Amino acid sequence: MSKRKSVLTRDIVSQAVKQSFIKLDPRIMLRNPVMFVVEAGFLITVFLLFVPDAFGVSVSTGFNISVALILLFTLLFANFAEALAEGRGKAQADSLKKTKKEIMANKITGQGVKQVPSTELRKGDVVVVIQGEMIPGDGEVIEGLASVDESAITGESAPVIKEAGGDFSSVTGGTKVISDRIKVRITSDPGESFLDRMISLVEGAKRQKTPNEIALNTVLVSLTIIFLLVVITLPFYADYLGIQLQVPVLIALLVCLIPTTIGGLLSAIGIAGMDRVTQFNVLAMSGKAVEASGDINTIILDKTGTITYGNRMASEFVPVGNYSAQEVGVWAAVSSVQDETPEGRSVLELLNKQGLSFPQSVAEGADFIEFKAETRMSGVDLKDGRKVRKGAVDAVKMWVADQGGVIPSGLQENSNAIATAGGTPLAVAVDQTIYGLIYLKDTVKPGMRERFDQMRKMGIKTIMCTGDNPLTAATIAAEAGVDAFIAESKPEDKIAVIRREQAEGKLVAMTGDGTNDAPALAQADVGIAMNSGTVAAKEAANMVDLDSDPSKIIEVVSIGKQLLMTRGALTTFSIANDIAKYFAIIPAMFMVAIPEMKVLNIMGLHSPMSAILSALIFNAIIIPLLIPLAMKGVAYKPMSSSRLLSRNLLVYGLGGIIAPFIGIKLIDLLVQFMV
Ligand SMILES: Nc1ncnc2c1ncn2[C@@H]1O[C@H](COP(=O)(O)OP(=O)(O)OP(=O)(O)O)[C@@H](O)[C@H]1O
Ligand SMILES: [K+]
Ligand SMILES: [Mg+2]
Repeated sequence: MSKRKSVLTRDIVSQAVKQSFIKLDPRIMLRNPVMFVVEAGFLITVFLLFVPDAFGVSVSTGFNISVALILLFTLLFANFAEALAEGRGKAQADSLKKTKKEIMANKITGQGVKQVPSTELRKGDVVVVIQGEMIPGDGEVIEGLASVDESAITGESAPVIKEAGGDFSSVTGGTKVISDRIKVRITSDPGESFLDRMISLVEGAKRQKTPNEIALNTVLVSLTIIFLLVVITLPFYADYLGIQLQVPVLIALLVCLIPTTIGGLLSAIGIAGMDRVTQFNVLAMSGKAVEASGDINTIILDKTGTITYGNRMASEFVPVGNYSAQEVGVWAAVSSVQDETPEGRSVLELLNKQGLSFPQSVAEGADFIEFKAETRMSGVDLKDGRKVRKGAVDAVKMWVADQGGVIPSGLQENSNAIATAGGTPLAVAVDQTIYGLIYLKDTVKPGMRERFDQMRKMGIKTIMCTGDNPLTAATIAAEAGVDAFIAESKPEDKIAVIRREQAEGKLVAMTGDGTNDAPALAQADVGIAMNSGTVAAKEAANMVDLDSDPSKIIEVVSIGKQLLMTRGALTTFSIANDIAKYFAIIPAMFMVAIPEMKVLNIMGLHSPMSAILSALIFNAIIIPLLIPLAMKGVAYKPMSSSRLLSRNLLVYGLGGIIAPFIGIKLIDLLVQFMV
């Protein structure tokens, strides 16, 4: 699996520094209410520099300047965190934009082929792309077969085969045809292509806060309001005690108490999570999908093209009854003359390879019966009235029985033998007669078992859903090591499985590549389409795996969990921190008037002023210190969520209480020489 590198270049860092200042604009800051309160505090302290006694008692100019400066840096640090996270995406977007050149397309019109700029192509247009040319837009191959270099998009240099019909028909604009010639129907209007979406995604242009983020933000804002009320009413109590509290001191107290650490890092955590998914060559259409993947309980996978390579190839014609392999081959081929699926074409290839053929006149003028996931059959209705079908054995059996035909002995036995070997048997029939079977072979992608074992450790159940027969399904399920499988499932059955799991309160992920998977991909909480798959599958999904490696869902789930954990850990840390600051500042504020407060000065800080400044400085520098953690995410190992939770509470809760005691004390040791 390829991993995109995402490094912090000097350019990204210097851009982020610039952005930190631009983001000081109060209109931008308003989006983050916690930091907006800090900015208001900063502006008030600046104002007090010019009008020191505006609110009565004043503080020393030195103290006032210090508070103002520390608040400014608190804001800059928070902005820097966000800008840094955004910067990586922007850099990626820039390199993608280079891929997006305007090229000439060979558009098929009423008057033949016409050269038009790719930007003029609309949904539904048909173009021809030949060897050496760039594919001018996203689309579906409707004729032909070609190998395509998709490295511009996937980073993977090995060419991939794209062909009409079946699950490998989608092509992406900006990729290059390196052999043969294909006809492509364009499926997206200008500005809405895959590349366009990818650019705006990594740029974060369309980034919306996720429901989780909004909920956490609400909590943070509520906390801020509570502390604001506390700090505003404090002077009245102090007055009652005969103590005069200065405004910069109150602002310092407020800023220390409100959750600035998590408030400053929250959006960076979200952006970095999306970025980490992209580094694994998975495009997440929303942050919500990334988060949801962190809570996934069940994963539904389709078999062909997802767990297996999906190049189901005819490898043998197996006769039943008194028929010969040659007869099976000929009728199988007749049923496949117009079948554009890889299965269909492989039947014709096998017949060719065996040196056999059939008179072309037989199929002339025949009506083509396209393969459908619902019928699980394909074939032709010949001009002379005979109907030829091939398809899933149970489907063909039913079709033959419906016409009053008999099921030959030996059919089940032979089909079972193919299925137990992991192959897919297709029965071949003409009207009431079943001639035999086509043996379709497919291979399980390597490393699946280990990956499914890992998912089990994460507490995730894996279910393989396939349109194939129960025996083949059982063999492949055992070989790949999934927890359960469902065979002979139609598109609606895949949805039903997902709904059933969801009804039990589970969060469900689905991976698939076919058009028949599209409804299920849309129904799932997290739908991951293989990039090799059809346009419909990719459009229904909320993630696309550019490497078409279904086991990568492990990385996606890990990143999702990491994202949720990082946010939880830093929230715990942030709030636990405030407790220590409380001990630093409150005694300091009242110590002069109430000497008994001294017992609370457990940190033995130098003076009230140094205590307040030290707490405020700690509050500011903890933000940049935690940026690496926010960007990289807290370490994640597969284990149960309850163990994870208790471990996190211990590390970040306890750490959050202890760290500031040490930090503030150390800073105080330095600050005492300055005040
Ligand atoms: N071109 C074809 N003509 C006739 N029958 C086919 C053809 N392709 C597949 N079948 C039969 O239809 C069944 C369902 O195929 P389909 O591609 O819908 O499976 P699926 O639901 O996507 O499951 P999976 O991809 O997991 O195997 C196959 O198992 C096979 O028996
Ligand atoms: K704080
Ligand atoms: Mg499929």
